Amino acid sequence: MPVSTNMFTDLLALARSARDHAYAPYSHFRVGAALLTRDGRRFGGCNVENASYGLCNCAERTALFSAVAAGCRPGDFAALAVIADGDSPVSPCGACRQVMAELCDGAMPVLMANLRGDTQQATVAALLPDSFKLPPT
Ligand SMILES: O=c1ccn([C@H]2C[C@H](O)[C@@H](CO)O2)c(=O)[nH]1
Ligand SMILES: [Zn+2]
Repeated sequence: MPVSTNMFTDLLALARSARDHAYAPYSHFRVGAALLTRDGRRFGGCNVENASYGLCNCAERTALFSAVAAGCRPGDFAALAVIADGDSPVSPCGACRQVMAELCDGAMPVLMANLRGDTQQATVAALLPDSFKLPPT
């Protein structure tokens, strides 16, 4: 499903405001994400850290899991945007790439950005080629 430039601008704005809710007292690295569904709904997400560091949840997964909790299912998603403060656009971690591979079509675009307006785009399949999936039972 093609995503217009206007829609990406809109998603990035939502990701930027979701970032304001980041809970990152350990890394101080605040991240925001915004997920667009095929039927036009949008879900924001931020990173949520924990004193037990391994429990930290990334902005991308917060957005994806919020959408699933609202009833969305694999195949329902059209695009994901993610933004953080850095010299270059933020690149999703391996855990988030695996979750994207589970829930999103390989062709789904992911827009990565930084606060100064640099952007980079990739598909889910390009971010995690040959991803692990269980065979159908
Ligand atoms: O794409 C990314 C990369 C990192 N983080 C979070 C996880 C952790 O809270 C902090 C530092 O890694 O940034 C995200 O939310 N998304
Ligand atoms: Zn991640």
